[in-house]
Amino acid sequence: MLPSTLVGCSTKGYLGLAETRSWAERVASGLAARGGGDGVYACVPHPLVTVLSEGLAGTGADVGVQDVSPHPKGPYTGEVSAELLAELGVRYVMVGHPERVRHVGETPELFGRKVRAAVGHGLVPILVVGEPERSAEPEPVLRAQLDAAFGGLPDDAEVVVAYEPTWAIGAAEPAPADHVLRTVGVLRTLVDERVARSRVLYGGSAGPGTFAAIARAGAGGDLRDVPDGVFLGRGGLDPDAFLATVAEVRAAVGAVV
Ligand SMILES: O=C[C@H](O)COP(=O)(O)O
Repeated sequence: MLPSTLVGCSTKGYLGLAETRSWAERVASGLAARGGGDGVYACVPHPLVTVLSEGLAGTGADVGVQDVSPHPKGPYTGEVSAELLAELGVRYVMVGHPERVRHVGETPELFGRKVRAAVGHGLVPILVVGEPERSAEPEPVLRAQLDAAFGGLPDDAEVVVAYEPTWAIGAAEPAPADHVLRTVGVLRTLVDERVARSRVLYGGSAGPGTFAAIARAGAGGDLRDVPDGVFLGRGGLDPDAFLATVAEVRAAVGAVV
């Protein structure tokens, strides 16, 4: 079953071996002092899975990766299969990030194959969706992204959808809270029409303060508009900032439910 709130960090290509080990150890000791790691995860490059899982061992936090092959085990040189990732104890796999579109040329059709491969081996895909430009209307973009990614999934599939408008990734600041609230409400409805078990996160230049601002802006409104947590990139590379965000999300959610 998916945790009710989620706070994750994708270290992208920022952290090397020693830095990942140190990040995991500092996060693990912080989580031990903050009620454990339920609903906490990090997504690292494949070669760093073992060092991350060793560092987070015993905390309850989960290990994720930034990509998964659409292919099964077999003659697919250089590919990392969902089956192997499951064997390594990975829980979450990112799919659909705009950096994979921009730098590697991945397509919506490929995202669908990756999602199905992940779900087929008990992994939880974190599908990254969002409109490419600030001026774009989110709903049709999100609808098309979800249609491409979630076709042919079994009824009991568990998925995480990270709303990351491309214009807010790697930016000076996150998307405005009112935009996030408006879009997460629409997104949640679209996701619920396609899969039964899901969580919806916000990502894009998020860090300490981002979730609290969204939750504050959404207080008194429809709770479905508030995401179930945040997915950090740069904002989570400092373990203290990451831990502060974990505490902030837990406190904000505790305050509204
Ligand atoms: O997956 C994480 C996001 O792309 C966020 O990255 P960023 O916080 O560095 O903008």
